[in-house]
This record gives sequence, structure tokens and C-alpha cells, in this order.
Amino acid sequence: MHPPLNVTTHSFTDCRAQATALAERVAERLRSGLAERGHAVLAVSGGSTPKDFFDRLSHEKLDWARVQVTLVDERWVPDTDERSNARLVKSRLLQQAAAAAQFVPLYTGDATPEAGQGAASAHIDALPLPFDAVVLGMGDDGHTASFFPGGDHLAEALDPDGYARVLPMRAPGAGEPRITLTLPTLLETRALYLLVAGEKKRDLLADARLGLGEAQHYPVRAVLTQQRVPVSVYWCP
Ligand SMILES: O=C(O)[C@H](O)[C@@H](O)[C@H](O)[C@H](O)COP(=O)(O)O
Repeated sequence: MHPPLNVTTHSFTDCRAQATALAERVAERLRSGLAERGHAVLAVSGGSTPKDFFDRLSHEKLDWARVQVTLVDERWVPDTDERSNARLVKSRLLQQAAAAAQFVPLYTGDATPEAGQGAASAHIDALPLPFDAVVLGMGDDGHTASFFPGGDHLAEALDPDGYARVLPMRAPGAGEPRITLTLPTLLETRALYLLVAGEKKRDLLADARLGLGEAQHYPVRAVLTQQRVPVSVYWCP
């Protein structure tokens, strides 16, 4: 018998509508955090899928000066590199109204993510968690954040009771060494979103939820089957 699934899917017929809907939802979450706590914290993914969402969110009217924005994972490159998620977030999200937000990086300038782990972890420890919202993406290989199949710290990163805030990650499919928030860190959030596009990813998600075939081994399954935080999937073709 499968565990009860904690996942709601919002499907859109066009991707601009998806980006707009998620931006409005996340902005509401940030406003609630600001109203209740006087500050708000957001963690976002890199990759290509969230670009329109970032553009749309950057125009939302809220007190961005009291919002901290960090990443769910980072490629271990400086923000001058085109592969940098910090570069993406700075150029697409921290613009317009959102230019006033404070960015909290995971990349530290150390030579390796192993060397930078302590400092990156301290950056996350200094945030007033829980996150108000965490926005994940997913790769065609079933990775989310930098939970890559075959990753050298994958089991530790997915341990729901692990203590590490962040972990380095090296994997054949990762391109470059990475650093990632761990699963328990990501789940310390008031709201969890998974932003995906394309039929291939829709089918992959369905298989991963049910644990079918290859997909039973996909790291994203750990997010879909946990019972700590409901997951809202935002999908467009
Ligand atoms: O830095 C990263 O690579 C990510 O944070 C990663 O987890 C991403 O969300 C997926 O790889 C999906 O990427 P796409 O949106 O480019 O398909």
C-alpha cells in the first residue's frame, strides 16, 4: 500500500498563466509572513523554468526590504558565471520592486563546496526560518534542488532527520560541483511549491509519486512522499 500523498497539482494551459499564478501565490505568502512576523524568507531554484515566474514576482508590490531571498541549491561557480543561480536570481527576480530584497548566497568563494559548506550553512542558520515559501524545480533525471541520482551525499541530504543545513553534492549529471539545502531544511517552510513544465516532467512526476518503474528511485520522490509539508505542483505544457 502506498503512503497517503500530500500533493496537489495546479495545471495551466499556458506557461505565462502558470508563472503569474505562482507569483501571486508566493507574494501572498510573503505578505502573510511580513504581517505576522515583520519579515519574510523565500528560497528559490535556479534552472530555466522559473524565469517567467521570477519576472512576474519581481513586480509584486510588497515590502521587499524586509524579505530575504536565498537558493535551494547552487552550482559552485561565482556569480559572474552564466551557470550561477545567484546570477539568475539577481538578474530576473531581484529587479523592479524586488530589487530591495536582501539576497543570501550559498556560494562562498571558497575553492570547493566542501570548503564552503560551513560558511554556507551559517548563512542559512542566520535566516529567521521557517521559510515562508520554497520553490523547487525538477530535472528530467528526477532530481530536485541538487538531490541528483548517484550524488555523493544523496542519502544524507534526503535523511528527514539529518542535522546538516546544507551539503555539497557531486554527481555525474550535475555538471559542476553543487551545494544544496538538505530535505529537512527545505521542509522547514510554510509552503512548498514544485514548478515544472512539459509533458515529460508531468509523466515523470506521476510515476515518481506512485513509485513506478525507474521513477521509484528518483530523488524527487522524497519530496512527494513526505508528510511534513503539503506540496503544490504548478504545471504547464
Ligand atoms: O540549479 C539547478 O539546476 C536547480 O535548482 C535544479 O534543481 C533545477 O530546478 C532543475 O534542474 C530543473 O531545471 P530546469 O528548470 O532548467 O529544467
